[in-house]
Parts: sequence; C-alpha cells; structure tokens
Amino acid sequence: MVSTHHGEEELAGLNSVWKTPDSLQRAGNTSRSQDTTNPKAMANISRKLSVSCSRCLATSPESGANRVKRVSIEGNIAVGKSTFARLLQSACPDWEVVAEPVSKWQNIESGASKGTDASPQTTVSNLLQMMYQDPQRWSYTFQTFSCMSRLRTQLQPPPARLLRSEGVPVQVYERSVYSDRYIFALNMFELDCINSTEWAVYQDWHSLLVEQFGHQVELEGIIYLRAPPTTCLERLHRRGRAEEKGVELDYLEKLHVQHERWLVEKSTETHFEKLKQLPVLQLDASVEFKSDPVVQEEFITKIKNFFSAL
Ligand SMILES: Nc1ncnc2c1ncn2[C@@H]1O[C@H](COP(=O)(O)OP(=O)(O)OP(=O)(O)O)[C@@H](O)[C@H]1O
Ligand SMILES: Nc1nc(=O)c2ncn([C@H]3C[C@H](O)[C@@H](CO)O3)c2[nH]1
Repeated sequence: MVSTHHGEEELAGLNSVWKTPDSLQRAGNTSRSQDTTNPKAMANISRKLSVSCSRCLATSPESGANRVKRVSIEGNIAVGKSTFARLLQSACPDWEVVAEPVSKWQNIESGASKGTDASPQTTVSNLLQMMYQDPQRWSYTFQTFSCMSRLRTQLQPPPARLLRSEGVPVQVYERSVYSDRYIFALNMFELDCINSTEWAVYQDWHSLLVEQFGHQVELEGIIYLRAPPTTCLERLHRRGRAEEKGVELDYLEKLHVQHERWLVEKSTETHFEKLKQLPVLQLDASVEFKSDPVVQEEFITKIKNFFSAL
C-alpha cells in the first residue's frame, strides 16, 4: 500500500478539477496557431531595435557551443510564455528561441500489435489529455516524457547561424528540465498524483541525467513571467486548448505558489549548485503587452540588459 499525504477529499476534488469529456480527446492540437501576435507591432519593434541583440552582448573568450548563453522562460500555464517567446524571436532574430514541445506530448505514436503476426498498427496517444483526465494514473508517465523531451531539446546543438553571429549566441527555452522537476513533478507529488515511490524514481533519474549532461543543459539565467492565477485562467480560457478545459483556478494557484517558492522566495529545495545561484528576471506579465508596442519595447530592453549582465 502506497502511503499518501493528502486526504481523499482533496483527491476527489482534484479529479473533478481535471474532468474532461472523452469527446474532447485529440481535439486540441491547433491552439498555438490561434496565438499569432500582432505582426505590425512585431515589425515595428524589430525595426526600432535595429542593433542586433547578440551584438549588444559582450563577446566571451570561449568558442563554439560552450559560449552560448542559455536562458529559460518560466511561468504559470497560459501566462504568455509562447507569446512572449515569439515577440523575443521577432525582436532578436539572431537568437534561437525554442518552443516547449507540446505537440510531441499530444501525438505519441506507438505500434499496437502484441505478439501477433498482424502487421503493427500505429496508435496515436495524447499524453497531455491523458494526464489531465486521469492525473493519478498518468502524471508519472507524463513527467518522464516531458522531461525527456525537454532534455532532448536542450541537448540540440545550436544552429550554425547562431555560432556565426557576431556577439555571444543566445538560446531561449520555453521552460526547462528544472521547472519539470521543481514546479510540475513536485506539484504532482504534493497533490498525490505521483506517489512517493514514483517521486523517488523520478528524482533519481532526473539527478543522474542533469549531472551527466552537466554543462550542456546549464542555464545562465531565468526569465520569470509573473501574473495572478486569475489572469492565467482567463487567458487559458481565451486560448481554448481542448485538453485544458477542466483546469480550474485552484490548480493554477498551486502552480503559482510553486513558482513563487522556487524563483522568488528561493525556498524550494533544489539539488544543483549552479541552479541556486541563477539570476532571475521577473517581468509583470499581467500587462496586456500583446498589442502594446511601448510595453513590448520596455520588455525587450529589460531582457537585453539582463543578458548583458549574465
Ligand atoms: N500579455 C498578454 N496580454 C494579453 N493576452 C495575452 C498575453 N500574453 C498571452 N496572451 C494570450 O493568452 C493566451 C495564452 O498565451 P500563451 O499561449 O503564450 O501562454 P503560455 O504561457 O505559452 O502557455 P503554456 O503554459 O500552456 O505553454 C493566448 O491566447 C495569448 O494570446
Ligand atoms: N503535469 C505537467 N507537467 C509538466 O512538466 C508540464 N509542462 C507543461 N505542462 C502543461 C501545461 C499546459 O497545459 C501544457 C503546455 O504547457 O502542458 C505540464 N504539465
């Protein structure tokens, strides 16, 4: 019998929070395309910021992939990370901005035949949907896959154009192997959706992988997009990603607390020396920057100053 640290009432509450009708399964792969940021405003920003972003940074004596500065954008669900990432890519075309691999989680292909002669049929599962529908059953599997896919992304060598750029090459990731553990997996453990054995196993292989790949996944800084959970919920509804239909305020509040503990209060127990020292740039993402070029410019200036100081 697995020991738990929350009552049944809370578990029942969590299940109802995430209850999503079966009919919605696999219907949610188009949400990102709805988020196109105002192209005029983007072009405007790009023009104004005519000095290339990389050139703003002091050149480091190191060469090749080692001199790349890596930063992650962290923040609650639907706070606006992808939107902000697109703004950044548009304003700093010589940086590499790497999106969270959500579509991989929504489309896992598997050969379905088990020990028969029949030719294998490909089945596609939506692990994101499965995790939201039945978090106790699927959270550990989800965290395994999400972390692996993040690691794979972070291990990709930088594109040649980045290494050819004049200044220090910059890679910006949407979330990281660290938020996988210290925000989501930890939260799932605290909600009893990951049991203590699964949590021990997760932490064991997470530490091994991060230690093993060491400097290849190390970040130089974190950009924390911060907004009240109510704002995130409102944006989540506006975006309308089908898998997230059952997400309620309570869940976003819990994730908000995890972000605050990790990135503001620094009270989350982390296990990697360098992570503890990482500079964090907080940006007020409650501002409706999507259609406001002035705010966009302010954000970009803050980011460039932050990078220059890293
Ligand atoms: N600053 C903003 N002001 C107003 N609306 C915004 C802002 N940022 C994002 N949005 C809108 O909020 C919704 C969610 O944004 P987005 O998809 O960028 O969030 P996200 O943080 O990347 O989400 P996820 O956590 O799921 O990866 C989108 O509909 C987007 O257009
Ligand atoms: N459980 C869980 N663990 C993660 O590491 C994780 N990373 C992202 N997400 C959810 C949030 C959005 O719905 C959607 C896109 O960000 O995926 C996660 N959920």
